[in-house]
Amino acid sequence: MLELSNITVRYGQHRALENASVKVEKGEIVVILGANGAGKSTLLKAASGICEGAVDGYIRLDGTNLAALSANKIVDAGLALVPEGRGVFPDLTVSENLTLGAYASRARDDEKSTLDRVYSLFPKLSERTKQIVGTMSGGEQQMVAIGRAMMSNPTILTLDEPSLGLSPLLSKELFQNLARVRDLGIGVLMVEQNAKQSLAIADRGYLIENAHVVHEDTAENLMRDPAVQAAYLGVGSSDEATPESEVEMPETVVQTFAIKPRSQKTQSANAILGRSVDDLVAAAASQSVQRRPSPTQTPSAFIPQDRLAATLVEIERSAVNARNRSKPNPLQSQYSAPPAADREAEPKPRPIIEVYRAPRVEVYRRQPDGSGFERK
Ligand SMILES: Nc1ncnc2c1ncn2[C@@H]1O[C@H](COP(=O)(O)OP(=O)(O)OP(=O)(O)O)[C@@H](O)[C@H]1O
Repeated sequence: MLELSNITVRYGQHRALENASVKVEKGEIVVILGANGAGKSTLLKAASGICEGAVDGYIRLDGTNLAALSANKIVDAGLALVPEGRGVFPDLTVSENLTLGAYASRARDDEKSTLDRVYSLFPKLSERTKQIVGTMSGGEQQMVAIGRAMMSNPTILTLDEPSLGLSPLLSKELFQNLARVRDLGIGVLMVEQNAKQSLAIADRGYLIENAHVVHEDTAENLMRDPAVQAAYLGVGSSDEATPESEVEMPETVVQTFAIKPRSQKTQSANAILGRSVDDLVAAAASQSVQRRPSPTQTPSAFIPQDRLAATLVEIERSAVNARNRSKPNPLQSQYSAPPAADREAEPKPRPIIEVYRAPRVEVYRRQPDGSGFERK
């Protein structure tokens, strides 16, 4: 079993994941759903030892502590990743790509039988062993990527958005293939945007929002859940003529899943003015009730001038007090441009945007005449 417990990942000051816990048993398919930037890929990268950020928490595969291992040792321990964008070698043939997947020591002894297993899983690949992968369709390249990961003989296969860029038909075929991978007793953990098709073959699922795992359930329950339907299955969108009653999110469900937006302090108009707006309006109006205006009169004509002037002075004074009392909004001061005068007075330093990169991997290929290697 793969067990990720209380995983927190920081990219500099930014927390991409906070105390996220996910489990995958052998022989089950688990889907991770979430909005863009929620932290889904970060979770997979953390499990595979290729995360560029600082990772805290426990990551165990059948009792082995993966957190202490390098990426290649993690593959040796039985965890394989099909990264987003597939990561195939487009200039190499299908069989070369697959063979490269068997570099893990756990896979070398059984390379031949594992290759047979991959070809029986993906018969199309066995018909194309000599085809240059860059010339294959997106769906076929995805099969190569999954086949290559399977060549490491994993107990858990993780995939980052495997259906990305595939037509609905090819996606369906892909998910059927993943169901066959599960039937071999391999655990599958995948991040997917295609919630409908992935949940259809999955056993369980997790929802990640704003760096937190906010919900987990069986795939069946997730598919039936109105909140999941509205957020991930497109139910209620204009292209699905679903009755409105079916897509309404019950309050309790929203409370269960949603991370509440950070509360922003707001002040009522009454608080800002220092006195109830109703009182001020009533004070002004009370002077007028004795005399109803004729249709030709303007409002100021039926309110005694002295009361009107006094009320306006009072409103202005309250407004000045409110302006003096109001504190700067920290969010506003952090993200919005200062007033023009301040900008000219004190030039602000340029913001620092931290981006963390994994070390670059360079690939060399033996030249056909055997005279040396060329860099790809
Ligand atoms: N190498 C990095 N350096 C700095 N910040 C990063 C890095 N990788 C990811 N992040 C940030 O971490 C957050 C989570 O990113 P992640 O890629 O895990 O999201 P995701 O849920 O997989 O999104 P998507 O569905 O768009 O791929 C984002 O805010 C992202 O900008």
